[in-house]
Amino acid sequence: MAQELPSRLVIASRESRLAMWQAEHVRARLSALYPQCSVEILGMTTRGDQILDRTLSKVGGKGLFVKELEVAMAEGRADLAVHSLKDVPMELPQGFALAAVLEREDPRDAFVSNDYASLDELPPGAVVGTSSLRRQSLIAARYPQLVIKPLRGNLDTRLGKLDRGDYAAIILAAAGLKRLGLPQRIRALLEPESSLPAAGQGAMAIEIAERSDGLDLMRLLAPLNHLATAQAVTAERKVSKVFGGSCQVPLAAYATVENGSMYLRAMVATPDGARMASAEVRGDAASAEQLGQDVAELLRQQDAVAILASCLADAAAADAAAANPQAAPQAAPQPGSPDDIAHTQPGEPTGGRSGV
Ligand SMILES: NCc1[nH]cc(CCC(=O)O)c1CC(=O)O
Repeated sequence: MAQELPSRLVIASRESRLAMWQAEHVRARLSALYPQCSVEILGMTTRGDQILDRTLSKVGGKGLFVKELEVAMAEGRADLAVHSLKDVPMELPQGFALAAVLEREDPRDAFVSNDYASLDELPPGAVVGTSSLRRQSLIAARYPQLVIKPLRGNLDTRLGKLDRGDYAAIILAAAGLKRLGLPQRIRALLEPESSLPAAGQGAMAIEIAERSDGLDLMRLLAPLNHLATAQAVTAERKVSKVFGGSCQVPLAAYATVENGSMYLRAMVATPDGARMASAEVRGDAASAEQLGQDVAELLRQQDAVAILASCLADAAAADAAAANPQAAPQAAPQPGSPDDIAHTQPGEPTGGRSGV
């Protein structure tokens, strides 16, 4: 064990405040575990961070936030990368693997506003900011009188847009606000019953690359893995994998694990919230993948196939409008269709887009 420990470990991270907080968290934990090892952070601006003003699908989709970090690992400039699991594509490229999933922070969505205490208080016509198709769809279904507008950028940017008065309220992941020391910005937490979280929301993951020097990073990082969280997100990501990549579909998947038993809920919907399929399963947490598969199958038995087809048609229309705005001026501003992460092209096999 002792001779296996390298003298130095480098963590690749995006440079947003949240990403850096997460990398620092992992750095501190590794330093405590391996005090003789110097653990450093390599901050990087990814293409995904640079391209926030337009649809990302044209240049590679959601994986853009992850790709540069993977290149750094492949080139030996970094040993591991820390990600918000929600931003990690369902299928990693050949040669990369998730080595650990850390214990989950609050998985819930948070209602943030300077003027209102909850979604229920918002007057008709009030503008709510979110670029997640999942959040858009869930809000539209319950509050058809509200207006949903896209909201992009990192957490600080989004809060800035709220404070500037561009929105009456915005919806953000509670985990990000808590990690950044901004829990006081949360006016209300949306419970899973009304706002089922995205697959992996609130969980951090450590990604590593296969390496030729024989260093067993998987084993070094294993103490950071939180079994119940890892099992939960395995099931959630399986649901996303089954539906992801086929179209831009609002999708939620959330599992809890207690004493080895899993309770998994999932939902797919149309972006306007008009059609929605929900399903849940319970079972042995050790069979996480199978439970994910099972809940996806239950969704398919409902309206999921029609919902997927309708999302696909919407996405194609939005793409056509974006490609030729003169020809189709009405179709362009699909409410909330630009996501905070990316648009995966319909049919694109990246599995990147999943209603974050
Ligand atoms: N969409 C981007 C993103 N990726 C991870 C988080 C928050 C932290 C997490 O869910 O782990 C956020 C912000 C948000 O959704 O509001």
